[in-house]
Amino acid sequence: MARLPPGALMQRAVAGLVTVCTRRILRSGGYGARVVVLAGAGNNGGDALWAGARLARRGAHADAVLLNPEKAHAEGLTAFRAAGGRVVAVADAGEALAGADLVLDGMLGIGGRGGLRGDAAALAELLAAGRTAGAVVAVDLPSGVDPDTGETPGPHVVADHTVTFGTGKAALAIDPAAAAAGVVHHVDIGLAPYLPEPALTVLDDADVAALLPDPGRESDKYSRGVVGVLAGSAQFPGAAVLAVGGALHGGAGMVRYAGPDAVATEVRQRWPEAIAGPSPDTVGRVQAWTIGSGLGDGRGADVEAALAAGLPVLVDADGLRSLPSRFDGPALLTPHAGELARLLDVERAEVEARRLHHAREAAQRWNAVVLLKGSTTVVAAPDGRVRVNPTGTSALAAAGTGDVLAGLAGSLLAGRLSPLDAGSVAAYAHGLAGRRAAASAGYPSAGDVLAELPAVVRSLRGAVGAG
Ligand SMILES: NC(=O)C1=CN([C@@H]2O[C@H](COP(=O)(O)OP(=O)(O)OC[C@H]3O[C@@H](n4cnc5c(N)ncnc54)[C@H](OP(=O)(O)O)[C@@H]3O)[C@@H](O)[C@H]2O)[C@@H](O)CC1
Ligand SMILES: [K+]
Repeated sequence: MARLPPGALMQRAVAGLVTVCTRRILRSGGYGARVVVLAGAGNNGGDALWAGARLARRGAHADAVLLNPEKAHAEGLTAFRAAGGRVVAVADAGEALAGADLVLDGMLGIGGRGGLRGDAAALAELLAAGRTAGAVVAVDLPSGVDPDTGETPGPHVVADHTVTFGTGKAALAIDPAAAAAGVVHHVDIGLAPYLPEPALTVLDDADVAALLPDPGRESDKYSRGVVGVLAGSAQFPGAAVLAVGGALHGGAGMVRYAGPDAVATEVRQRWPEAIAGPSPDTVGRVQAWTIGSGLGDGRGADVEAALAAGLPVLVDADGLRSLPSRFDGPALLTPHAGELARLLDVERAEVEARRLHHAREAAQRWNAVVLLKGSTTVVAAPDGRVRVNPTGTSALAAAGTGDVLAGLAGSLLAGRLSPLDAGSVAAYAHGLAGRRAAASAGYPSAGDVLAELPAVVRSLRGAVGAG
């Protein structure tokens, strides 16, 4: 802002916002459309009023509801009125919304804290109650969500689209806030050279392709890494089969399975290439361990033996019940919200409401990377770095998909990826596999997801050149 004439950044933002509205949302390009602007007292309201003014100049009928008329953005309001826009009282907002084609939510942006209050909360409620047939477009963020955490501390807008400026925000990546954003459109306003290191990142295909281990020409099975899998039980033999399957698709040169004979027999029937032995001590050398999927009770000694090896470890599911107080070496924990709640001794609903907070807290406490599975998978490292997975899909909410993920990520650990990279790459590929499986199977099983992994890895590798 210091380097540009006053208002220049806002005009860039507004131009992007209007372009999205006229090209992507309003079929008429704006002419004749009925637009309602909900404007708060800050610059977020300024953006919305300026956008309303530009749409009015294109022939839209624009009404504005001002939350705080004395403090409304002065230049924005002047421009809005000069373009023929009409200010309506909060009491008449319901009527205006009922006839709207487009609602611009400019009540609160990145300056908002603590959920909506008063009239703002009442307007959000009208929108939630379906009192408009128009598209609800959030300016920068759905008003009322917490910008930096993805939490929804109180009433907030639920939008069909969000047009966001300058850079992504945690609220647009992490549920429950992200679920309120609808389709997210990014508008570049030239901030990139001035932004600090991001607090969290979202990988894309090219990032993931660059991180995937590349089996070079000289690689043999040992140099590609050997992963040990301590998973499954007489009660849950399928977990072992799925975890070993995931591990076989993560680039490791060999998979060693440690578990009871009856389970090992099932594993070898499905995956003849896996080596098996009864316990972590006897199965042979590995470069990383995947521990826990379907392990059941009473295997604490095996878990301790695997942890005692001092190798990079992934701990999932039942293994999470035998954690040391703190890890000294590379470690990746993969709880779902219920498991993380148990670890931190809080309610599951609290973890789901504050995913970033709780993943970070556990990462600090155990000195381990924590991959919190769920609607938006968050991967938090003890040094504060965070990655949020963008490929999640409800198709992965099926029994056994976590076992596949654990095997896959453990295999990447054996391939010498750091726990942060192994967790975020595995989550990304696993999400893509879930989407592909859903496209062909409708309601895919964990086996369907596993079966799509080779095609996902192949297509990501193709992205290296493209990226
Ligand atoms: N940064 C940039 O480069 C650019 C930023 N741009 C835009 O500016 C936006 C940020 O603007 P901002 O900083 O003025 O804050 P904003 O979100 O409008 O809210 C502040 C107002 O809300 C009020 N308020 C607070 N909490 C509340 C609550 N719970 N419930 C109700 N009211 C509450 C608070 O009132 P107060 O509490 O101070 O009385 C204050 O009046 C950003 O999101 C983007 O849209 C673009 O133009 C491009 C360039
Ligand atoms: K907003």
